[in-house]
Amino acid sequence: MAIPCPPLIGSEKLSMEAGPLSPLSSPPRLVLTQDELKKIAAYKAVEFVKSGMVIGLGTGSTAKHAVDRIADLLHQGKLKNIIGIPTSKKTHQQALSLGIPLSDLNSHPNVDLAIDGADEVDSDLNLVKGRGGSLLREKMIESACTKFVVIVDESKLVSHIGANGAMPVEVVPFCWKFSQERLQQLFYYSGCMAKLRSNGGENGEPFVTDNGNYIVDLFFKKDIGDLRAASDAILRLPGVVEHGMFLGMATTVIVAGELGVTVKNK
Ligand SMILES: O=C(CO)[C@H](O)[C@H](O)COP(=O)(O)O
Repeated sequence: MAIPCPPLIGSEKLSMEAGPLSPLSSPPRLVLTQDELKKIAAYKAVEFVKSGMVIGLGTGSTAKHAVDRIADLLHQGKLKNIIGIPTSKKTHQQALSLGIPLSDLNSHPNVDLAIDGADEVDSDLNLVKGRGGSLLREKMIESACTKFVVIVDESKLVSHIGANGAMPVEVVPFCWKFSQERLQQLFYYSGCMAKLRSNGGENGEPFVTDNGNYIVDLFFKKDIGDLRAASDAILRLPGVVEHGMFLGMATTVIVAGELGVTVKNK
């Protein structure tokens, strides 16, 4: 179901693709930025939030809009008695600063609804997550929820999982090179390249997750095929903590694109 985009939130941009003076030019077309599309998807997802719910709060630039929106509705008195379960230290910090009451899975093991972004979404609503590095906490919280709403702009839609960038795997730091090598061998026939994620600094130090682990990013040249088999094989490797394939977990995916918002249900 495609719903036309709501009025723009934030800045408006007009695209004059054929040039403003061309007699053949079509009327100016409204172009939304990627961040505006993320915000539209996030606001749509927050419509699922009801007073009294325990909410999994996702991580990343799309989920950040949802957390902001939940806080706004709390402050306006339109939502009451919400408890947020953050999926990362960063989201914890954001929610805390916005005054959202917080808890964790130890105290609230049953989560009513989680809202989070994704890096890739296939036509069966399987996901790649974790390019922001929070895959372990995200998977723990999102597998404990009744409803998992994924929010993306249309650039995240893929023909198959692994088609458009890294598939992250969280590994313990102990002998990470060994784990990296084993992961690459595992997907030899898919032309896999395994690469330790760096923290982006000049020193080239590894990126360290909220759980004190490293991330090995897998890049595939070919389709990896049976996703469940791939998932099981990765998780069987000693040294692996979790991977970023979220298979069969999303109950709803909200996609914001130039032509409107699409809500896909499992
Ligand atoms: O999985 C994630 C973090 O671990 C994010 O949800 C994912 O990377 C999408 O991020 P963004 O909304 O910034 O595109």
